[in-house]
Amino acid sequence: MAVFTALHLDDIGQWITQFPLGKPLALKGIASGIENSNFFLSTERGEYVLTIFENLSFEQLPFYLQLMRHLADRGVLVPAPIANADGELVTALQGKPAAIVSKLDGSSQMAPQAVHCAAVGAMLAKMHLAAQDFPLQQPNLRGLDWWNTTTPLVLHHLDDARAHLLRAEIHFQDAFAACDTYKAIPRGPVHADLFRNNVMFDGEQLTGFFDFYFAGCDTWLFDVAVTVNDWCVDLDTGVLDTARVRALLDAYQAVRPFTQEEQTAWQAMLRAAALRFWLSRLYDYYQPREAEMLTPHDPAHFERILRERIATPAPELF
Ligand SMILES: Nc1ncnc2c1ncn2[C@@H]1O[C@H](COP(=O)(O)OP(=O)(O)O)[C@@H](O)[C@H]1O
Ligand SMILES: N[C@@H](CCOP(=O)(O)O)C(=O)O
Repeated sequence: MAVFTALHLDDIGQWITQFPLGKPLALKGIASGIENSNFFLSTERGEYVLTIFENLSFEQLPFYLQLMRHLADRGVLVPAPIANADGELVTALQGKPAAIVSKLDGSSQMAPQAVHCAAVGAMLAKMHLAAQDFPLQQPNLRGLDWWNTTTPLVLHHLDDARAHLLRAEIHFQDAFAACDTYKAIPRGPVHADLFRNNVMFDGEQLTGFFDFYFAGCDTWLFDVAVTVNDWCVDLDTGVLDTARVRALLDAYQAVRPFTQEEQTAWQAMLRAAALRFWLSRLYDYYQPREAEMLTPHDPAHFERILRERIATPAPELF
């Protein structure tokens, strides 16, 4: 992530006394990521990640942090949020909401093989099932409504061909979301941003999903499509790699079987997942925010994926 809010060890000396973590020993800004300000935090008790939320509000954050706790309690590998002395998971730091979670072991697998995709597919299905009885409700804030309100903000920056593609795809997705097949698809809390950089591996062992701050209630299939579009893609062409797709989908299906309606909706959902990230990358590109360190993501990558998903029949879901 980029560091939007500068923070030094001295700034948290008083604030951290509310947590059962002992004395803070080191604080280091993390450069990757684009949404929040993240820091590795070492204390007398161990290694943690401190996040200052740049866009999410105090009202929205309990959904994400309680979801992580709910999942962790059910054996899904995710960071555990740390509560303060009053049992709160979110508290103010530098006037913004902030949270501390446990640090996962391992590192991101940025060149995944089928074995990694299978581990991700199985854990994703386990996560969907484990979240079924999560009591809090929050829509996917980067869902269809956001696509419709954001499109006019970026359209005038695009050349005719891109503007046409964006308008046509929004039109297609609006119609898709209104159809009976879409309405019959199972749904619940989803991660909604399960890219390679949001999963930790220790060798071939998956050690955790993290960065739940785009999570919300949406179709499970949308989550699968977001994940497949990143984990199983050839980065140069946007074409899906059959071996990785099969590994991920088969491992998912072994835990939570897909429905016939999901098979029918699969290609449209792969397009929806591509559109979502093309649009957010366009938005971030044309409306950049202040940051100490910033690594912008390339919108053209998801434009290429969207064109490819429209042009090529989707692989069988099962
Ligand atoms: N719980 C965690 N355990 C270990 N590393 C983490 C954890 N949370 C974040 N990180 C590290 O911080 C980086 C940025 O976090 P991320 O949540 O992706 O940021 P953003 O939300 O700003 O996109 C990750 O790539 C990872 O290296
Ligand atoms: N995964 C999204 C952007 C969100 O960034 P993250 O670091 O929070 O995953 C993209 O690639 O556009």
